Amino acid sequence: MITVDDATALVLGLARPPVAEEIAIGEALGRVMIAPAVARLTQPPFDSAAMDGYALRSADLPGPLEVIGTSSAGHPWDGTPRPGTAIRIFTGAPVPAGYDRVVMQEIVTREGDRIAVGPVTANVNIRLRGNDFAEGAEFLPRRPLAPSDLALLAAMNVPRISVARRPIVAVMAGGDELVRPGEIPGPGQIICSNDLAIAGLAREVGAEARILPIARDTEESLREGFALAEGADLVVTIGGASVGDHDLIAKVSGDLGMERAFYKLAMRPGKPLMAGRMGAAAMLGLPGNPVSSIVCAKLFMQPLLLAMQGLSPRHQPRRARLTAALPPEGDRQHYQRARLTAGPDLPGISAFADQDSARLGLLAEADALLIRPAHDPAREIGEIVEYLPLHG
Ligand SMILES: Nc1nc2c(c(=O)[nH]1)N[C@H]1C(S)=C(S)[C@@H](COP(=O)(O)OP(=O)(O)OC[C@H]3O[C@@H](n4cnc5c(N)ncnc54)[C@H](O)[C@@H]3O)O[C@H]1N2
Ligand code: MOO
Repeated sequence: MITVDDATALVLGLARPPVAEEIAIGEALGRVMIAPAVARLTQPPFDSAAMDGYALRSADLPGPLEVIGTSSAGHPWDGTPRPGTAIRIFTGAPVPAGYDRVVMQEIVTREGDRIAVGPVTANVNIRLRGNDFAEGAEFLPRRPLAPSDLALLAAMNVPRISVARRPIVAVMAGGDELVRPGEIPGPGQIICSNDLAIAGLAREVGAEARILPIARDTEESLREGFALAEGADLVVTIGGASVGDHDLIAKVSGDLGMERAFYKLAMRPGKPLMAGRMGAAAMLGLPGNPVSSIVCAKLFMQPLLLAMQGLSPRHQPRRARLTAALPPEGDRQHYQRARLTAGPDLPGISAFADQDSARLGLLAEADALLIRPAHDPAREIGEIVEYLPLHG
């Protein structure tokens, strides 16, 4: 069995270079840019007022001053500046040339066209032209686009951008025991839950996910499923990965020419994970146990999908202090569902006593996956451990 680190490197190696497509920025949330956006204008395009108040000359303070015009957003003042005067001005409006300071109206007393100004601060309340970015500035964040990035692209007057095409993921659950949510399970049957989670995890990182019909435990049904996955960049199977008589994924994918990168790794949950390449597509065979499939998808499928969009994803484990002791670990790296609490320096963390990989309820209650390296010795309360956050 290979280590989680080696398996991660092999999975990321399955990614082909991204294919570019051009889209409108309104459609770009969560997408990954692959060519820089170039600002078409300078921002702000003119020296602009940061406050509602009066534009004036510092040399004329403390006044009194004569108000000789108004500059509001979208309506610049086009008069001639002169000493001893002020311009009524509003936030975002151009500061007329010849005036070097904006004072807030709260420190001004006005009578007719005359103003007296109270004590001013060091801040001149003017946003200088180009203080945000200049025409020609480039923007290429190496992460999926956030809402604030869309605002920046809009401000740069870049309406369309070049992004990585969404990877297409075909998700195939398999098992004679599985029926769809809402159906009435017969004897020995359960509801198929995992494919929804795996498709959701794929969409979370910008992929387009197609959920295939549930495959039955026959070679023929699995072959039909793989045929339906034609055209996908990644085929993800769920279940049938282990050693039971009905665990046929390794056999059928092998018959169909899957070049295996690895099968089985020293990880808990998730030991029977397999990965490889089937023709033009990458393939991940996830274990069937619900928690195992979700943990494997978070650890391997999501980074692979980000790599397919040209990113170099890395899990960034965080540190916490144990609030409950842990027994020695076995020969697999263990991702334990755990609860986080506030702590004086680092957060506190405690693993649930039951780590049954079929219990989705415990996954919903967990805040984090506590990472225990293989053969980790017993740990005491207060020791520092690593974890991956689960929600958000
Ligand atoms: N003799 C051994 N038995 C098992 C081993 C082993 O090494 N030797 N490994 C265990 C481990 S670890 C895991 S994980 C499971 C995974 O096995 P499979 O990938 O073959 O999964 P299945 O047997 O098909 O299913 C396991 C479990 O999960 C349920 N399941 C499957 N698909 C879904 C779905 N889409 N939605 C909800 N639940 C699903 C299935 O009904 C089973 O209960 O093997 C151990 N056994
Ligand atoms: O992936 Mo298995 O859950 O190690 O039970």
